[in-house]
Amino acid sequence: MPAKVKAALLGASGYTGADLLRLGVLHPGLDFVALTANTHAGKPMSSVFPHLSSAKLPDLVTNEAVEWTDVDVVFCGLPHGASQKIIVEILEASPKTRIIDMSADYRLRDVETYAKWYGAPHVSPEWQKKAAYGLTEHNRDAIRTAPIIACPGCYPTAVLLALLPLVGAGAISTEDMIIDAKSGITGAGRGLKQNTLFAEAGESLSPYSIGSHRHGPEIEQEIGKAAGAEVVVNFTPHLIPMSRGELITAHVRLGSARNAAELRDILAAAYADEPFIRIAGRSEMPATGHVRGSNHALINVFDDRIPGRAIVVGAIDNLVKGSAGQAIQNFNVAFGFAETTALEALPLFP
Ligand SMILES: NC(=O)C1=CN([C@@H]2O[C@H](COP(=O)(O)OP(=O)(O)OC[C@H]3O[C@@H](n4cnc5c(N)ncnc54)[C@H](OP(=O)(O)O)[C@@H]3O)[C@@H](O)[C@H]2O)C=CC1
Ligand SMILES: CC(=O)N[C@@H](CCC(=O)OP(=O)(O)O)C(=O)O
Repeated sequence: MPAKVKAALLGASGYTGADLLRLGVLHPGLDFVALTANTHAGKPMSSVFPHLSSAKLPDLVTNEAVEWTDVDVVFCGLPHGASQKIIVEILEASPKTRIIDMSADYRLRDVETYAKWYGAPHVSPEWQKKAAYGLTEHNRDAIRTAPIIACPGCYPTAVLLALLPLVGAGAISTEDMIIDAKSGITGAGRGLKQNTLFAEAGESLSPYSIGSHRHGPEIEQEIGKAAGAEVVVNFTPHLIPMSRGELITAHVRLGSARNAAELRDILAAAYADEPFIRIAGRSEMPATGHVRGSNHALINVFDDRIPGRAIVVGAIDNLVKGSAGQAIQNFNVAFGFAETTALEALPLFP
C-alpha cells in the first residue's frame, strides 16, 4: 500500500466537505493536515459539525494559512468561481500537488461554453484544458495522471452513468432526450437560501432553472463525446423535500436496441466489473432510499408505452456518488489505492 497521503480539504465547513471527512477519516492512506473555511475559519470542526467530533480533526483555517508545498492532494469543496482561482494559486506554488475539485470550475472543456453558462470567463483556460473529467467509471486513464480531476456535477453523474453506455453502443438515439431530475436539498449547499428553508421546501416540490440549468451543457459535453456528435438535451431539475438523494428519469428514443431488456443487457455488460454500479432487478424501481449514504448508483430501464421509446432511471446520493464519494474514488485511482477504499459502506436504510 502507498504511504499516507497528506491532504487539505477546502470548504470543510460545507456539506460536501463534511461528507468527504465522514468517509475520508476511515481511509488508511489519507491524512487530513489542513481544513479550510471562509466564515467558519478559526473554529474547531466539532463546533461546526458535532457529528464529526470523534474524528480528532484539525481546526478550520483560511486558505491563506495553508502551506501548499506540504500537501500532496487538495480536495476542493468551494463554490465555483472561488475554486478556479485558488486552484491556479496552489498549482503555481506547488506543481506536484494534485487537485480533486468537486466544484463546476474545471468540468467544461470549451472556454466559450464555460463563460456563457457561468457568467464570466475562466481565470485559466490553460488549466481548464488540462483537467480530467472525473466520472470515474468512464475516464480512469485520464484520472490516473491529470493535475486536476474535475468531479462531475451531481445531476450529470446520475445521468451519465445511466446513459453513456447506451449512447456509446448506439442503442438509444441522442435526439429528443428528455431528462427529468430531482435532488434533495443538500444539493444546494449549507448556505442560507430562502428556497431551501424547511418552511418553504418542506411539503413542496418544484422545478427550477427550467431550460437554463448549467448541468445541461455538462451533460451535452459528455454525451456528445460518446456519440461523436453535438447533442442537445432537455434537462429539468426539481428540488424535493428530503435531505439527500437524487433520482433522474430519462425519456429516450430507441436507437439500435429494440426494447428495454436489450438496454438493460448493455448496461449490465458495461458495468459487470464495477463495484459501485448496480443494474436493478428487472421490475425493481430505483429509489434514493436504496443508495442513501453510499457510493452506489442504481439504474434500471423500462419500456415506454409509446412505441420506439424507453425510460431510464438512475438513483444516487448527491453527497456521496454525486460529490464526496466520487472524489475519494478518484483519489483512489489517482494515488494507486484499491478503488473501493473507504467507500465500502452499504446504503443506510431505512
Ligand atoms: N451539495 C452537493 O450535493 C454538491 C455540491 N457540489 C459542489 O461542491 C462545492 C461545495 O458544495 P457544498 O459543500 O454543497 O457547499 P456549501 O455551501 O455547503 O459549502 C461551501 C464551503 O465553501 C466555503 N466558502 C464559500 N465561499 C468561499 C470563498 N469565497 N472563499 C473560501 N471559502 C468559501 C464555505 O465556508 P464557510 O462555511 O466558512 O463560509 C464552505 O466551507 C460547490 O462548488 C458545489 O456546487 C457538487 C456536487 C454535489
Ligand atoms: C438542489 C440544488 O440546488 N442542486 C445544485 C446542484 C449541485 C451540484 O452538483 O452543483 P455543482 O455543479 O455546482 O457542483 C444546483 O442545482 O445548482
